[in-house]
Amino acid sequence: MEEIPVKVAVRIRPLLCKEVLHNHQVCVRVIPNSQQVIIGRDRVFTFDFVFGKNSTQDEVYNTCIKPLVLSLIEGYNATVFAYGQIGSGKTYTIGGGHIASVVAGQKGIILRAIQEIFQSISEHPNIDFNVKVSYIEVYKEDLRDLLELETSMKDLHIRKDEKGNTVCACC
Ligand SMILES: Nc1ncnc2c1ncn2[C@@H]1O[C@H](COP(=O)(O)OP(=O)(O)OP(=O)(O)O)[C@@H](O)[C@H]1O
Repeated sequence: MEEIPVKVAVRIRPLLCKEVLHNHQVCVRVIPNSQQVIIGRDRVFTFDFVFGKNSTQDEVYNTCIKPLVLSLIEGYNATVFAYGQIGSGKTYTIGGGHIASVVAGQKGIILRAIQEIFQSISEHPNIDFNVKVSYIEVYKEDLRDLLELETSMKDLHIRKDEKGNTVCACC
């Protein structure tokens, strides 16, 4: 069977303290030993990966992300993005926090991927690697460069360059 290049993982976050205090109820459950969740009483949805409320950052990274990072070293392209409503846990999972302020077990995908990439590079001394980083916030129709304070308020646009590469350019 042909392998589908896009995989979808769903992660359920635990209730926050304030939600427990307000007596909010969990409305989604993982069906044990399956990649399915039930919303409400009987609405079942199937995903490529399902992570319950007790899942760890380690588990998410090792299951879904590590294979992609390792394939980068082999020359493949990979994209990971988090999608979900406000407060659903995108930032927690992607982990944009400062490396010094996050305890080891809670490090998210970005920090783990960076460590893995440089670890792999150090294990391949005979290959020349070129690492570039950009950090762009997309909010509604607006883009903001989070690494470039001077241009952060300028007009950024995504377009193709003459070689067909997708670039983020400042106008
Ligand atoms: N898996 C998790 N385990 C424990 N706490 C979590 C988990 N996921 C999210 N949280 C907590 O839930 C809250 C909301 O998460 P987060 O800020 O990551 O959501 P978000 O989707 O990025 O929200 P926004 O769209 O507003 O940026 C935070 O306090 C975060 O620490």
